[in-house]
Formats: sequence, structure tokens, C-alpha cells
Amino acid sequence: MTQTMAARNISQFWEWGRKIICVGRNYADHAKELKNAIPTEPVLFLKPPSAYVREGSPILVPRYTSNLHHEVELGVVIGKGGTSIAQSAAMEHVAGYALCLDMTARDIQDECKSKGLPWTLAKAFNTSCPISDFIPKERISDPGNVTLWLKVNDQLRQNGCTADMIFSIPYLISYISDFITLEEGDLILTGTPKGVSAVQEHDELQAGIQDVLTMSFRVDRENH
Ligand SMILES: O=C(O)/C=C/C(=O)CC(=O)C(=O)O
Ligand SMILES: [Mg+2]
Repeated sequence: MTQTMAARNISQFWEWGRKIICVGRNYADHAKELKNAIPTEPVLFLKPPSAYVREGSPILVPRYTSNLHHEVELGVVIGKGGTSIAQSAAMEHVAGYALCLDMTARDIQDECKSKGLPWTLAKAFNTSCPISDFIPKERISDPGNVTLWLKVNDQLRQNGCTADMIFSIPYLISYISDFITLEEGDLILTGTPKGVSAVQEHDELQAGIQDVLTMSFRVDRENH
């Protein structure tokens, strides 16, 4: 019997087990609301692919946090890998976008920061990266100027524009690829604008990118 491998489809990149590279403090208004200095270089951290959660499944509040925050972000999906990518060529490496949440256990992050420890348990737990459907590149003509918003139980909490990013998407792709080889299917989370706040079990989160797409997630408590 011959077995054929199903062709991999970038529109399901979250199934590929690739890297999720996150940029922090990339909006001055968010850096200020958390009393952080404006960065002079991108702040990077990682999430594992097990962080992905798709619409229809809940965001689970880890049992060890009592302050889980939402952060709405534009995700950039890499279509062509590379190392030391020039800024001028960076957009050729983009296959498309996704609307993403960088769920953050803020109390754990604060504790890690005060002890000089990594943010892994604050940022990389299961379901810490809710994502929308894949958005083909052609559907967002200027990713450097789109609005992102997030509501909790119908109340608007975040409403920002990617034009306010400190480091642009081409700059981030070039910067990251100097240190970490980018591969097809990797996702870059480009940072969150101001308005982050706590979510609770049973909350309903809705988020959107301009007139391109919306997504919804329910919050549940982890029960093991
Ligand atoms: O330094 C802090 O207190 C918090 C930083 C973040 O959580 C950074 C982000 O993930 C972001 O800005 O999107
Ligand atoms: Mg973030």
C-alpha cells in the first residue's frame, strides 16, 4: 500500500510545531502603563507550539496565577526562512498574519522580574497563545498601519494601531534573524498596545484586526 504525505499548508501553520517568537515592550504606551523604560533594542522571549489554542477551545487560567492578563497582538507568519535577513528583503519572508493574544500571568512575571528569572511560566503555559485563522499577506496591504482591538465581556479594553510600534515589522524580522534562524511556519508576536487587564474564569474575549477579521475565546480554569 502506498502512503502519500498530505501537503503542508501554511494556513495551518500552528500544527507544524514551529517557534513562536514574541516581542515585548514594542509600544511606548504599554511600556509606560507597566512602568517600564522604552526599549532601545527589541525585547524577545519565546512560547512553545503547545501554547497555541484555537477558537472553540478555551483559554485556561493556570492554577498558579491570580492575575492573568490579555495582550492583543499582530502575529507575523514566516513563509520563507532565513538567517541575517536584510530589512529591505524582510517582507519577502512573510506569508501572512494572524491575530494573536499573548496571555500573561502578570503576577508570576512580576515575581520573575524581581528575582531576575526568565518569564517562562508567565508567558509560555498551555493556551497562552490564542490565534485566529491565518490571514494571507495580500489581505493586509500595510501591516504597519492596522488597528487591533480587544473586548472583555463586550467592554473595550485595548484599541491600538501598529503604526505605534517602536520597532517595525521589517526591523524585527531582520533583528530576530540575526540571532535565531527563522523557519517557514514560525510566528512573530509583535507586541501589545496599552490597555492590558485581568481576565477571569467565564469571561468572553473578542478581538479584531480592523475590518479584516474577529475572533472569540472563552476563559476557563485549568482543573488538574
Ligand atoms: O516588562 C514587563 O513588565 C512586561 C512586559 C511584557 O509582558 C511584554 C509584552 O509581552 C508586550 O509588550 O507585548
Ligand atoms: Mg506581549
